Amino acid sequence: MEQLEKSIYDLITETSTNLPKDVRRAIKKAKAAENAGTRAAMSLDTITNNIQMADDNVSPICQDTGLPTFKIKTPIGVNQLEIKAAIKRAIATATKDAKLRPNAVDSLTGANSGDNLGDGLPVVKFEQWEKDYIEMKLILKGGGCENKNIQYSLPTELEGLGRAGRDLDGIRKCILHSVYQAQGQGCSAGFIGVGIGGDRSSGYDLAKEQLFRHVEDTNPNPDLAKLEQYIVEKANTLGIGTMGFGGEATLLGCKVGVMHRIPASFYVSVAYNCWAYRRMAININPTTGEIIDWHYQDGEKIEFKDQSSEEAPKKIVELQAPITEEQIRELQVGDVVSITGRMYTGRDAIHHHLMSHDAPVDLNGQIIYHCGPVMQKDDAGDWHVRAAGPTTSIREEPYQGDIMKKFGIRAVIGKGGMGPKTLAALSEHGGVYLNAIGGAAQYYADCIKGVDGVDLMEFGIPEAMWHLRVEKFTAVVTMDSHGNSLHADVDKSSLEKLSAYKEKVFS
Ligand SMILES: O=C(O)C[C@H](O)C(=O)O
Ligand code: SF4
Repeated sequence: MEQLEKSIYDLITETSTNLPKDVRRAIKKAKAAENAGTRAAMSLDTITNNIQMADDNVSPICQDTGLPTFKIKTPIGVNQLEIKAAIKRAIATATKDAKLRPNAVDSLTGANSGDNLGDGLPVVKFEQWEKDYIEMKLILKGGGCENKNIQYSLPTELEGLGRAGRDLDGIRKCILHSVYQAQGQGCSAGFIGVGIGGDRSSGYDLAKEQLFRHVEDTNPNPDLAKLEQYIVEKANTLGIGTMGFGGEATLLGCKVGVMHRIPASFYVSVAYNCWAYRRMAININPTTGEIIDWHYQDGEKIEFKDQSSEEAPKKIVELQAPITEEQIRELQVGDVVSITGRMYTGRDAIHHHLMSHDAPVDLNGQIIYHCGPVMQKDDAGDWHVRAAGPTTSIREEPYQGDIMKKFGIRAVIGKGGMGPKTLAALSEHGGVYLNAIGGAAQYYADCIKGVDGVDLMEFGIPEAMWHLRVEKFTAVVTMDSHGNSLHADVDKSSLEKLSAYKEKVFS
């Protein structure tokens, strides 16, 4: 199987950089649903531009590689050890070539292995089958949407929906609730895979297996087909919208699988996938290792060329650090800002570090970007940003307010919004939360014109503090210094809408 490693490398690159055709079609539909001129429509413009840029640059659609997971079926007699070894080599090479971000972190020490290999990683699952070729599927599911997966143990009580019993209607309620609880944090509009039954681990496996189904297929079980259709229709009335900005497109696909359970347990497991729905599959010749076929190739491939919005936002506020408190106090939820100049990246490790240490640079009046980029060093030793979208900000909720006050930081950029503690600190200190478009890693990488330095590299590439020079980096004010939070508003109104689905639908 001489060609095997190259075939796997191609599968990885294609999965990371070129969104499948069925997913593109679903995103096009979402665009048609959002009303022109809204924040949600503007976000979708950025998303579709980003999809096109990733394809053109053969660079990651989103900076988060996720936990690469391979599912493989082999004819009897094929050497699975050889396949696993080839996967590891291909993963390491794709990481070196910046097609993947180094994403494997030692859970105890926090050390990043640098090549996406580590204990238990990548995840590789084999099965045998009677066919005469190898089938290899790969999913790159990012961390923000993974954190929004949820598992329900029936019977249970659900906010907005009341009691969910051990029947199809209880399942219906759990799935609707799973979309509500994700809000925009998993980079909506999303796709969900649902597993009914099993135990905690097989239930989640079943849910994730559904994510390999075709977006446009129909469930062979008529009850589940009805349920899938119902969920997509109703979830899109919750008003969560793209990135949780409010709007019409909240859920682009729902696929439900079922397995038996044991009498005492009844699980409904939901795997939430962001719009950057990166999964692909190939068939491989077991003698040569060459690719025979690519999956998800039916129908038209939508190209998102010239997708800039016809209606530009009315008011764009130019910001350049250092920013004064006065400038910040003028900003209101809904304003669009365009940043030129310096910003510093900082995510989990940096926030934790800054609680008990001095900052490596003067952060007074500065902007922190919640981002773990994909970086590549050239032969001259200079760093280049290959992908750089925002990460989920809520993880920094315990630290953010204190850190802003301690160092005089005026603005943080991330996605998904933050909670009441940060909102209070923004009012008290004079700060603002800016929401960038999650997953738009190429779009933002293009706004970054230079890397002026890096600190705390010992935390690994995604967690280090990168000093970035940006031009016209656009984001939306979603939490201001006057106590307003778009996230809190959308959460409240979507919970009210969810309550409309309390009554029994399926018996
Ligand atoms: O790790 C990241 O860069 C982002 C993550 O996928 C997230 O959605 O928060
Ligand atoms: S940043 Fe958003 S698009 Fe990227 S992996 Fe995380 S959830 Fe998905």
